[in-house]
Amino acid sequence: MYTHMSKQYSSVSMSSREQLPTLKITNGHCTAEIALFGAHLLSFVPNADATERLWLSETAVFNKSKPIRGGIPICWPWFADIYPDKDASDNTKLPAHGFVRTQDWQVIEIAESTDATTITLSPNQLGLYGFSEKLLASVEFTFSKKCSIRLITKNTSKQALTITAALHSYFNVTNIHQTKIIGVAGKYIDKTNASAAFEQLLPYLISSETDRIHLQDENNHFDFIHLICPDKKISIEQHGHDSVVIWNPWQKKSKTMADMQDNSYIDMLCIEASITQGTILAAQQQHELVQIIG
Ligand SMILES: O=P(O)(O)OC[C@H]1O[C@@H](O)[C@H](O)[C@@H](O)[C@@H]1O
Repeated sequence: MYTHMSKQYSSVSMSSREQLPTLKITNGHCTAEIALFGAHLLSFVPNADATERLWLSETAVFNKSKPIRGGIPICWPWFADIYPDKDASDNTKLPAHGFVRTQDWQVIEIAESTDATTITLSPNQLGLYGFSEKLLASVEFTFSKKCSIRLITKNTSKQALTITAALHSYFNVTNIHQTKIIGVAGKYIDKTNASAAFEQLLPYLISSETDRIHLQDENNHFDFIHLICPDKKISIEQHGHDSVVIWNPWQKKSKTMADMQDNSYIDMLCIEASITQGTILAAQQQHELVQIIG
């Protein structure tokens, strides 16, 4: 039982991971857990097959000293080092993936019905690193048979503002060597290869370090992606993106990362609903970046 704004909720309870407060969701369709640090979804398990969809590192850090490795980090108002409306020479001074995955968020609203539990959060601090404080963010999670994550950006200023962003989802694929990606094809930019462009071969399998930006074009929208894993199928529906980023650090890079075990690259794969080209929001305009996971 969780109480917020003098209301009580039967499907939400307070919990924690080491030093981080979390919300646990248990309703008729699924269980899930969100850390308030980063509005970071840590777990989503539909009752239908009782199988965890998200990957969370066994050495993830839960003390606010760094972002949580795994689950769904929210990258906003920029993705990677792609800082919109900023001089590229400033880039090295700014944290990768924006400033909301490393701060506390607050619960704005909770709604329960027999169909779903919906939780909306917003970050405590806006307007950091020169971004307008009139650029607002919130995330609405809906937990039902599927889990929907909606990152809502509102430009409440009087001028146009640009964002890049991502829902940086880490999926639990059980065995990367036996996982096939359906719904992603066409050209990609290979960040492990000086950002050279390549054509994706099908079937889409991962067999080495992978850090790719697939840009949408007239033939490739990436609205529906499936991961065919040895023991399950994961469905991913996306909206509001201009790209999908696919990332697996593989073994050599994992060994250099304190918050990943040497072999944990084997059961994870990031499929990120991303805005890498920049979305311009006119004054008072709203944008939604959405992933729906089943
Ligand atoms: O270690 P971080 O900051 O969470 O980023 C992980 C990866 O995130 C991906 O989105 C990037 O394309 C990679 O280049 C990056 O290494």
